[in-house]
Amino acid sequence: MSASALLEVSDLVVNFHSRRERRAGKPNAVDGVSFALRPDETLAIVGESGSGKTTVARCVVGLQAPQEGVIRYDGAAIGPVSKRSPATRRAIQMVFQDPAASLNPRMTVRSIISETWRTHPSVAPDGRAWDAAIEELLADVGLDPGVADRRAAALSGGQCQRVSIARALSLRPRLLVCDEAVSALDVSVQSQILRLLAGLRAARGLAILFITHDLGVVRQIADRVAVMHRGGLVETATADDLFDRPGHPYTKKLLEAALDLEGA
Ligand SMILES: Nc1ncnc2c1ncn2[C@@H]1O[C@H](COP(=O)(O)OP(=O)(O)OP(=O)(O)O)[C@@H](O)[C@H]1O
Repeated sequence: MSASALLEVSDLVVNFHSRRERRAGKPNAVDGVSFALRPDETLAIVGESGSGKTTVARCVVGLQAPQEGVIRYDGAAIGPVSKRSPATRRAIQMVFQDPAASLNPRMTVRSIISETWRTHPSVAPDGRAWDAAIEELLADVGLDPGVADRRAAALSGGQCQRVSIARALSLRPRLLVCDEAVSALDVSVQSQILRLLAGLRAARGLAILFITHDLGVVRQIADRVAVMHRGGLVETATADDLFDRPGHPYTKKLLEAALDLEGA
């Protein structure tokens, strides 16, 4: 484990096929992926659909158990979510792609956030301070206090994603895993949410693992980038180096395809 890593993923392998299919040569969804993330860093994992990005993210948050490999958080190996300590579960939070689907539409924002404190009382504010703490969280994600009493169903996609982020922050995480967290939003709302995440990272000292297929998003948010192709990592570089001097032929193809799209 490198001294400065908050998260270290080593030789991760995930295969969804049966043993017989594996013997017949069906490929691993994730095939020997290794990377590390510093406590103050945003690492983007980028790659086309089906390259294995979401599966890596699900392993990190403990929703998917890998067949092989080790995930270390703060120096200690961590297993699936059911085997993690409450402190680790709390420290690693996920923001999902579809903000509306990840919130219960019938619940008010106040209940959505309060629920996390009932599950993790160690970080709940004292007694009557819940309302004030909820207002503060909403302000941190750029929402008015009045949003607390609205149901998730009544909010826009961008507002829902801000609430999802507030819900994650209510648990005082150290690592935020964002899985295509802006893909379902309009481009202008995407930029607002990416700026919000960058600000929160700086203000709260968060590490962010950002899964995306979109190089435009990578450019806006990432310090470093890991490029996934067919289950493996083909290249890891700083964002500047990756855009200026892509090393792997697949990365070059991804960049060219993105430029074609921009020019179209
Ligand atoms: N629960 C599952 N059961 C079976 N196969 C799965 C499962 N989850 C993912 N896969 C397969 O694993 C491979 C990697 O999928 P994954 O979702 O991790 O890729 P991705 O890069 O995130 O793509 P996308 O952006 O389309 O979600 C794909 O071939 C996918 O079909």
